[in-house]
Amino acid sequence: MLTSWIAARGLENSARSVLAKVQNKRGYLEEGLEQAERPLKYSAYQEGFYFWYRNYLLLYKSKPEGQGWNKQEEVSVTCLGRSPHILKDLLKECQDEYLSRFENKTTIYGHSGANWEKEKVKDVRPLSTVLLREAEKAPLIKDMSDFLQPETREWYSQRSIPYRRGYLFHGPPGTGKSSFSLSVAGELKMDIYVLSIPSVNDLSLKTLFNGLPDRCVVLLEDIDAVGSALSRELVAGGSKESSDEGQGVTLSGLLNVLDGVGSQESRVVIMTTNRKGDLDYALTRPGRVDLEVEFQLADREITTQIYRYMVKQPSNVSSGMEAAVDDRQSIDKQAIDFACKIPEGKFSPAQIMSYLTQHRDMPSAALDNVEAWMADVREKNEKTSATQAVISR
Ligand SMILES: Nc1ncnc2c1ncn2[C@@H]1O[C@H](COP(=O)(O)OP(=O)(O)OP(=O)(O)O)[C@@H](O)[C@H]1O
Repeated sequence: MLTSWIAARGLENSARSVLAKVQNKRGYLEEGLEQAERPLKYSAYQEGFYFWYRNYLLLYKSKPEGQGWNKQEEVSVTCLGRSPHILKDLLKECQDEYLSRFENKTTIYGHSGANWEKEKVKDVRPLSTVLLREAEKAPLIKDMSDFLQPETREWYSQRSIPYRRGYLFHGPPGTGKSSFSLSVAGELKMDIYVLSIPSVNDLSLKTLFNGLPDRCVVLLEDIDAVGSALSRELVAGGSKESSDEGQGVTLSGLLNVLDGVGSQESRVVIMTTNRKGDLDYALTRPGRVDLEVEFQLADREITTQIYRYMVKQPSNVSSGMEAAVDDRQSIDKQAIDFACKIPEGKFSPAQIMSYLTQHRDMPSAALDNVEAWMADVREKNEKTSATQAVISR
């Protein structure tokens, strides 16, 4: 915060030695920044310099701390005189400036082993851009917003009920489960911590949960992977095979973190799976999962919405009210014609969107080529299923 504030004003230029930094691979990227565009950042190196802030002369100092990967920088600001109010004002300004950079942004954290890493800061994805039936979307949003009201928190606390809410999003790949979770985090103004269950074990899961902030959305992806760890427990002769050092998360390991002390905070836990049938009831029982939402392959209503969403004209393109209405009518008609050509429950929204993206310059061609595209997708699916059948034999 402080170094960003200093750098934004070029104050480090008055230092006699300056350190140039570039975001490394472990650093996060703001949306839209490519690897090669990562800016160089400068900061004062191992020494101090004076600067003026609201008529006070302050001294900024930085010194490196730690070694190897743990190398960090300790920075300090000192003022002359006894009253620290000017330092408080400065830090408040630094904090406000820093936080304003994240307004209308969602910060996404991923993990490497047992450590959280900031991966991306993205513009909030509006809920309206995830196309679901309103009947499924509206109750979920209401449930989440109600949960986060201060009165609700108080209600939980007065009754000594743990303050947490769990959701299960299930359905085939490419139906919007992760995208919707991201939008929800944006809507609730929370950061999202994405944890892929197949890539952790009990110990790293516990460490990661302990490292979560009080207020956040936790996205547990592919929780059906716990099922295979459960089988390993059983194969191990009924006794709980510790997965602390092994691979995979056991059911008891996951239940422990979900029910643990840390789960008393304002935490929204979203679990996703493509295989709901494989889940143990202990994981999905009320209290751990409060609301289930099924994400489905596209039906006519969703396909129509997708077509409209992908093809709709930017508002500044229309040449007049009448033309805009005409456009809308023809897009609506095309959307219905397109949806009539796609059988319901066979293609995911992700597949249809990818197809329409190829035709973004000439949407009407999407209608002409749709049969050939569907045949192509079917052929690829059959080949994949045949390969999987051979592998599983
Ligand atoms: N219902 C939807 N509305 C809008 N976009 C969607 C929808 N479903 C999928 N997409 C788009 O398809 C891509 C993949 O979607 P997403 O990762 O959210 O699917 P998923 O259900 O989480 O898949 P998986 O089970 O494989 O993790 C994203 O780019 C997303 O924008």
